[in-house]
Order: sequence, then C-alpha cells, then structure tokens
Amino acid sequence: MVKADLQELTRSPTAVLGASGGIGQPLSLLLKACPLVDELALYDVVNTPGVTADLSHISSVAKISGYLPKDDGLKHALTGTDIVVIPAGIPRKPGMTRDDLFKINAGIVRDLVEGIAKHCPKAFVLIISNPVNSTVPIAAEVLKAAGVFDAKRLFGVTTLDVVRAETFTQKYTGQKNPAHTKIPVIGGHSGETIVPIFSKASPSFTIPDDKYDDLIKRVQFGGDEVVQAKDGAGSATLSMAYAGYRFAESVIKAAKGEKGIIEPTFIYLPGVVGGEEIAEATGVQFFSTPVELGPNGAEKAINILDGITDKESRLLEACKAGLQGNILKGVDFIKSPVPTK
Ligand SMILES: NC(=O)C1=CN([C@@H]2O[C@H](COP(=O)(O)OP(=O)(O)OC[C@H]3O[C@@H](n4cnc5c(N)ncnc54)[C@H](O)[C@@H]3O)[C@@H](O)[C@H]2O)C=CC1
Ligand SMILES: O=C([O-])CC(=O)C(=O)O
Repeated sequence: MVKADLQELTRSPTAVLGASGGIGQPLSLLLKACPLVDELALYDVVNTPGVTADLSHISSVAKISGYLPKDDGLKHALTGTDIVVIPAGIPRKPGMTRDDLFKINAGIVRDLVEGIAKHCPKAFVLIISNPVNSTVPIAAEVLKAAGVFDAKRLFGVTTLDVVRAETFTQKYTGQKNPAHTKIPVIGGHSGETIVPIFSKASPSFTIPDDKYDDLIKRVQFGGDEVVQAKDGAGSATLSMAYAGYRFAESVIKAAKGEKGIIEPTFIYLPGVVGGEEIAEATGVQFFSTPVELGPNGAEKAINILDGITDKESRLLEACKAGLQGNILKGVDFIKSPVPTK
C-alpha cells in the first residue's frame, strides 16, 4: 500500500498534443530531459515518428512514445496520462491578431479536448493554442458537456507574459537573474487584455514615469515583436517552449506535494476557491490571476486587485472589454455552433 502510494507520487505521465510543431518540439525536448517526467507521449497529425525517434536517444528518465491520428493514436497518447500540454494549432503571421486564429484553432482544440474527456478525464490540461482567451472557454465547455469538468485542472498558459515582464523590467529590478523578480501579469493573453501589475512585484522596484507606458506596451505586444521578426515564419516558439515547460514543471511539482508554488494562469474563476470574488470584481468568468498550485491543481485563486494603482485600474478596464468578447466567442462555439452550411 505504502509502496503504491509512493509510486503514484513519483509518476507524472505527460502528453504533448501538437508535438511536432515549433513549440511542440522544444517543449517535448525540455519535458524529455526533466527528471520529474517518467512517461512522455507525443501526438501530432504529422512527423511524430521522427521527433519521437530523435528524442528517444536522450538518456533521461522519461519513456517516450509517439502517435499519429491513425490506429487510434490520440486514444493511445492520452490513456493513462496525468498532464496534457496542448500547443496544437496554427500560429500568427504579420498583420494577424490572435483572434484571427480562432477559425482554425477552435476546432482543433475542441476535438483534442473531446479526446481528453474520453480517455483521461482527470488529467491536468495546459492550453497553449491561441487565442487562449477563447480556447480555454472552449475546453471548459467541452469538458462540461462530457460531465468531467474540474476547473482546478484546466489552465490557459500565460506564463510567457510573465517571462517577458521579468525580462523587460530587468534594468529596473536590478536582478542578475531576471526571473528572481515575481511579477503578476493578469487578465488574458492578447494585446490589451494582458495586464502587468508592476505595483505588486516582489521584490518591489520603481519604473520611471516616462518609461511606464512603453514597458506596458512591450509586455502586451511582445508576441507581435517576434511575429514581425520572424517575418511570416511563425510566432514565438522557443521562448514559449521555455514558458510552457516552466508552467508544466510547476504543475508537476505541486502535484507531487511541493508547497508554496504560485503561478499566474488563465482559469475558470467560479470553479476555484477564491475565484468567485475575482469574478465579481472583474465581471468575467475566465481570467489569469496568480494561483496557488497543489496536488489537485489550482487550489486557490489569489486576488491581487486590492490596492492596485490608478494606471493599473485603467489597464484592467481596457482588458475587461476585450476579454469578455473573446470568452463569449469560445463559449458560443460549443454551446451554439455556427452551422457549417
Ligand atoms: N499561449 C501562448 O503564450 C502562446 C501560444 N502560441 C500558440 O501556440 C500554437 C502553436 O504554435 P507553433 O508551435 O508555433 O505552431 P506550428 O504550426 O509550428 O505547430 C503546430 C503543430 O500543431 C499540429 N497540429 C495541427 N492540428 C493538429 C491536431 N488536430 N492535432 C494535433 N496536432 C495538430 C501541427 O501539425 C503542428 O505540428 C499557435 O496557436 C500559437 O499561436 C504561441 C506562442 C505563445
Ligand atoms: O504572438 C503570438 O501570436 C504568439 C503568442 O501568443 C505570444 O508570443 O505571446
């Protein structure tokens, strides 16, 4: 009995859906190298045999397997999995918004989450596919319809916004390692819905007044910087793989019992302890806020809205307007699908 419990604690079978892509490959590499991951299943509509063969030569703990849609590949990738990370879907090109990806990515995420509902309904689900503000509500509705929704287990990955905030403020925080400043970035994951709350950073630091607006814009539109630089070849992949791995590692560590892990992530507020009060204050049901992670996932949503500055309150107002529309679009996609004919 004791032995079995211990085994449970040390197991963390993980699946990556969209594993052959720009994010999927480096993310799978980081997970393969992670000593906390003992099994890694890769799924994509193309190229998983090659990616899997390549990664399988790495002498790390994780046993790796790869699947394509044929021969029930999704079912095999998901069965027995505790953590599913989803970077499947098309990325932006210059001139596109994240919402422009909805048309294609909404259906991809819906179908993959239907697979999760069937084959690993208790897994932690980490959604990277854009537009996150809509794909997470889509996932929630799919899981609700299947009767297996647990808000504590569904996460929109907004860690890249936090990583960018840490990096772009380094000259003001003075940290040699920029990640040593904890900066909550809340709201959603697109443009003005991204709200860095510099006033609640720890340790605290000061941004000169004349630099504040530029810094906010840089965090909010950091994704565009990469899309422009890649000039048609996609969006952030390597920094996203780093951010996705960082978040997945936190979820795994908390699931194994490590205490005090807090990460901002996009969740369904009413289903998480402490979330109702944030939903009331913001008027939205899905929102990124610092969350205390634990063995059951999102144990507690932390409200950092009290005492934010006037400037931050104004950013939050702009966020709410855009975010609500994105959320409803996702919910409607499942609840009242637009007829295809
Ligand atoms: N949450 C965030 O902060 C970020 C999100 N993203 C988003 O991540 C997504 C992936 O970006 P990239 O990896 O650069 O794109 P990519 O095009 O390089 O890779 C996507 C992969 O998904 C696969 N795929 C497509 N349909 C699939 C399906 N039904 N089942 C399984 N796999 C499927 C493709 O074959 C491809 O290998 C995009 O939607 C992008 O906007 C990108 C950066 C940051
Ligand atoms: O900008 C994009 O389309 C990809 C993304 O979400 C990001 O880099 O934050």
